[in-house]
Amino acid sequence: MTMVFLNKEIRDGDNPDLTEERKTATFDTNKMAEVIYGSEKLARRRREISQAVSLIPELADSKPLPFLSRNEKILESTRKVTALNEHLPRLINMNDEDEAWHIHSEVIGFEGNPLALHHSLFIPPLVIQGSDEQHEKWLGRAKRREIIGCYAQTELGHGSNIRKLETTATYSLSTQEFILHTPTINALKWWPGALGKSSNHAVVVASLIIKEQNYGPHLFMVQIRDEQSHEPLPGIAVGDIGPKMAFNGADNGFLGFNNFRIPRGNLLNRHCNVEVDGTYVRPPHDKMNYAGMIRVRSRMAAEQGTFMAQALTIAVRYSAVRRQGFLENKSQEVKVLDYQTQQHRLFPAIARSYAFIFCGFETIQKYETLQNEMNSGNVSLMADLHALTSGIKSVVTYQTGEGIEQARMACGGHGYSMASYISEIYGCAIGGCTYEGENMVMLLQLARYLVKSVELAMRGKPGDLGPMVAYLAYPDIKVDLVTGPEAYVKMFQHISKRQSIKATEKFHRKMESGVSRDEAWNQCAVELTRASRLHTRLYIIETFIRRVDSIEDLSIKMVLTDLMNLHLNYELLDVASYALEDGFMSSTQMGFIKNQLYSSLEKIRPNAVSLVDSFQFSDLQLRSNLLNFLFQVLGRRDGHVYQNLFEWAKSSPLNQTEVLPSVTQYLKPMMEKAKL
Ligand SMILES: CCCCCCCCCCCCCCCCCCCCCC(=O)SCCNC(=O)CCNC(=O)[C@H](O)C(C)(C)COP(=O)(O)OP(=O)(O)OC[C@H]1O[C@@H](n2cnc3c(N)ncnc32)[C@H](O)[C@@H]1OP(=O)(O)O
Ligand SMILES: Cc1cc2nc3c(=O)[nH]c(=O)nc-3n(C[C@H](O)[C@H](O)[C@H](O)COP(=O)(O)OP(=O)(O)OC[C@H]3O[C@@H](n4cnc5c(N)ncnc54)[C@H](O)[C@@H]3O)c2cc1C
Repeated sequence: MTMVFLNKEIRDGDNPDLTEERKTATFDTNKMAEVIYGSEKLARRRREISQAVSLIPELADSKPLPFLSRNEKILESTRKVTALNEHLPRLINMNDEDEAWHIHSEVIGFEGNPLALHHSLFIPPLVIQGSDEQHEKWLGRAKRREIIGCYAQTELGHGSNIRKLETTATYSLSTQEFILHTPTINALKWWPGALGKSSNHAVVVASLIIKEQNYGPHLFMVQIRDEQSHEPLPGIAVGDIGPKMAFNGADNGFLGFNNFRIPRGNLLNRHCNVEVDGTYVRPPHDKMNYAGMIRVRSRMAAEQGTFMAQALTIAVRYSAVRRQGFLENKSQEVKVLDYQTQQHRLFPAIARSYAFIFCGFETIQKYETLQNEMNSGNVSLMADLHALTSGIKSVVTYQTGEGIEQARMACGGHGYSMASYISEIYGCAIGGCTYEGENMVMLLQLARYLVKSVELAMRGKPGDLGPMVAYLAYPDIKVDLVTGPEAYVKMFQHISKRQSIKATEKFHRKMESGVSRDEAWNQCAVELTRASRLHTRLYIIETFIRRVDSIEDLSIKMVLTDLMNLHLNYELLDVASYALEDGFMSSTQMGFIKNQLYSSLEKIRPNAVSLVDSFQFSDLQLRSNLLNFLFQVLGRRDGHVYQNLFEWAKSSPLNQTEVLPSVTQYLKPMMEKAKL
């Protein structure tokens, strides 16, 4: 058996066009994978896990998923996830979250499954907000999957504005219980993943009421279904909310309470508490109950970066085997990857995937530092990380959506077929613009932070600015872009600073003219979100540069420098109007950026396939494989797309019979009637 990842390893029978691409690479994809995933060990473990999974037939899809009904999808995803659980202890280190994430995304794919939220949204808040005693009670059971849980916060009427959640948890002094209640239809929990049909527990977010005073949203552990019969408990209405744009192997659900009682000990009380006599013990930070959301957002850059990388792997490989049209040589059609427009479509998105993953690993580390600090009572880092992750979450999800859509178009007609798998990736990734805080709402959270920072700088207190926003007080000194990445950073800093100041000044002017604070904020909201995006894009650029600087292997550093230069020029060109406006950038510099961009495309071209190979997604993960089953086929490592597209089409249920009832019942009579 050959290991399928070495770029120097060329397999007999691979499409020669792809083989040729792999031969031109100037670096080793295994070495690049070490940089992407953080270490030799992590990259090697991923390969080992993928290899082991590929040898277990029951972990493969038993049918192409797009041909399944919703019930069949849920059944299939549940079959796979439970089969996977049996194999897990042998395949991965059970304490390693990255390994767990990798193996789940490989086996389950983007369709979701009834346990996806159990691990990513049910256990984490229990860990973060639960006391040691509560961990003792529920954590072991949850980790062993004796119980299945979800995170039930959003309601039919409210998602973004958590303070207005209407589900109440009223403390009863006489029984020392909380009474959960859904007072209106709007207050039904709506959306939580795995709630609809699978979970028997939920972390429920409800407004805490003690002696008629509302203390805002708090987290409660709630059993919603009987552990034996799986029937909803009396006082609980629960069900599935129906099919979605994607993620249909999971059962997002609704949940209502009719004066449903839970013990006092079910308030997750590591940081806050309600005493027996109803005394409320405050958490060390007002927004402590939102900490779980910061955690999820801190993971989204790396997550979305890999989502986009999967779509790009499919599109770049396909572009290297798809031949259409001519350049100079009229005797052979060219690979569509040779067209500059195709490169411009795909390569900046490859650069963004790398950038998001690098940035993502930094934010995950920052969150881990925050959590350690919180555990020892220090909450001073929360505001900064909330602001940062609010911006990052919004920018990466939007740009990932753009990148995946470009990948789809780059595959022409076959990109539109579900055989490409790109629509499924897109449907799942684009949900990120909405879940975990709608993007505009989160950009405006970061804007609050930027406005405050500008105000500090204006008040002559630049020393009080944190490192992330120190540039808001830097003087404007013109830069020469020829000198390299630092000059690009300075140019971007100028653009971002200017937009933050402009938006803040506009906001101040509105208030000075008599408009109320909230109304003034709303009248400046578009400008404010622009400031947030620029600030975030600057931050992503800086993390990219830091990562490339830290690399020692020369061959890797060279290709990543090309990719980074492409990113710098693409990003700066995209926002150049901000700097042209005040003359900070000259039209000559603008021309320079464009030329640099085009020359970066040329430099990357020979390495394009290997840059995506380096993510080391298996064919199973791209739903393009394997084991004689028929799957989505466009991103296959071996490049044999056409035969497999035909096999895929033949397996369509519509082709299991030559004449469909739609013809016999309707078309045939219509045609007969027309003949009369
Ligand atoms: C073994 C492992 C196996 C692994 C298996 C792996 C399987 C693999 C499968 C592979 C593929 C599948 C992947 C797809 C998965 C899909 C998952 C989908 C999940 C989706 C989940 C959700 O979707 S779950 C719901 C999220 N729902 C929100 O996200 C609501 C947003 N809404 C808010 O979050 C608040 O509503 C909002 C706006 C902050 C205002 O909150 P608010 O009104 O209370 O506050 P104000 O705005 O008044 O702000 C007052 C001051 O609080 C400050 N502040 C606010 N928050 C703060 C904070 N957190 N920390 C510090 N400070 C904070 C603020 O900065 C102000 O500060 P200042 O005053 O100084 O300016
Ligand atoms: C795939 C998916 C999975 C999900 N999983 C879960 C889950 O497991 N658990 C859970 O609890 N929830 C979950 N959700 C719900 C999700 O968190 C919310 O939908 C999300 O937070 C957005 O809230 P909303 O639906 O209220 O949007 P809305 O706030 O109603 O957004 C509608 C529009 O209003 C705008 N808007 C709203 N407020 C403002 C404002 N203050 N300023 C400017 N514009 C504003 C928005 O920008 C948007 O354009 C999930 C959602 C999806 C799509």
